[in-house]
Amino acid sequence: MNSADRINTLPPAPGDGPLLSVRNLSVQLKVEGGTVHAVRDVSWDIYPGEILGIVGESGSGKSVSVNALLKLLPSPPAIVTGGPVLFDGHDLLTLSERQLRRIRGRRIAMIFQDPMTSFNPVKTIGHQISETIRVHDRRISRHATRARTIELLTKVGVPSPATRYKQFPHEFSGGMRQRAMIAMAMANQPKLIIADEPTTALDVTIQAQVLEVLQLAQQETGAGIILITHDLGLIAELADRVLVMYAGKIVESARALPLFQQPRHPYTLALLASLPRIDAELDHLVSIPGQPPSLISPPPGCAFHPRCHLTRGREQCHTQQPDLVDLGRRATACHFWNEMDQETATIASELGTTPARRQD
Ligand SMILES: Nc1ncnc2c1ncn2[C@@H]1O[C@H](COP(=O)(O)OP(=O)(O)OP(=O)(O)O)[C@@H](O)[C@H]1O
Repeated sequence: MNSADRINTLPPAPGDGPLLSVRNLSVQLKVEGGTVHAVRDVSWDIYPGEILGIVGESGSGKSVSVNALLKLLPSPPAIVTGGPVLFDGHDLLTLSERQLRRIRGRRIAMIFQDPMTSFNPVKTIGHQISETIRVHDRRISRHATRARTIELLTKVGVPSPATRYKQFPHEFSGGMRQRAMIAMAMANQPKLIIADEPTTALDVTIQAQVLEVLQLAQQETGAGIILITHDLGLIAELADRVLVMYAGKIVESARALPLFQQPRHPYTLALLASLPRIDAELDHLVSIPGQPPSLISPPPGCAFHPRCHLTRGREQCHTQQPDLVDLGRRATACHFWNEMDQETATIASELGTTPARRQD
């Protein structure tokens, strides 16, 4: 068993195998001027009923790594290598488009950032949710489908659902559209829901409501949820476990609480330190210095080293790509992870906060 195989082998309930198991996945995108190494050899699992957060700055490979699993990558042509990606006894990477279509929307549902682009603007919301139900179950009557759709709209808190059933997407507010999108995702009792920046386009107050609906969808369906976001606040609120991505790789993986209390990678710490805090003075806010690297030619060694406090000119960070090291209940890809307690204490004292007790 190599280290990638052992990562995240912590089922929430003993005896449950992973719902989805991704091994050694890489994705390259051909663009003018080169090849973007968008995802670089990532391995992870999600377990039934779990909310797995994938977090990282823009461009770190969160969306591509998940969209590649379902062949949802638009142009440019993507080269997806590695695997297997096991779901329900199938390797998703080897399925035909037809076979994947049967899985998408029924066993795996997606919720995107902007439901306006996911809903068809010329069909009513009710029609579209009903269609999703009927596509996967032809025997169900129109009457029953309509009743089920109205029940779903009621569940996600869309008021006057019978009236709303007949309305078009543009007649819904952003928050209501996202509720309807969640209703559509729940329609076929999926095993897995992928939510890609589900609240980014919404006002803060509406965001909180939509998150509650997402949690409700999880409880109602029992599905595992992959929550893709750059918002650590959202992760803190919802996720059971977290993958932190940087430059196409997983740099840290842990349960949410230990990740927040004792990060084991300097990038995670930098993300946490850059979170706006209610009690912080403006001049206490820290932003991560520098920019993420170009994924056309990622830097040698650790991709984070040009922005990292821990590097301190050390040769190893410049030349040797760190493996994701299994630390038992979590994993990190930093040569000097065992210096993280000190690093966290230093940053905490700069920010005027107290470092948390160790919670590995
Ligand atoms: N259609 C595309 N054409 C060219 N490059 C792309 C395309 N889609 C993604 N990329 C590149 O692939 C890399 C990973 O992108 P990805 O969208 O997965 O990042 P992300 O972490 O989800 O960021 P965001 O939060 O901004 O969506 C980035 O370098 C991005 O520029």
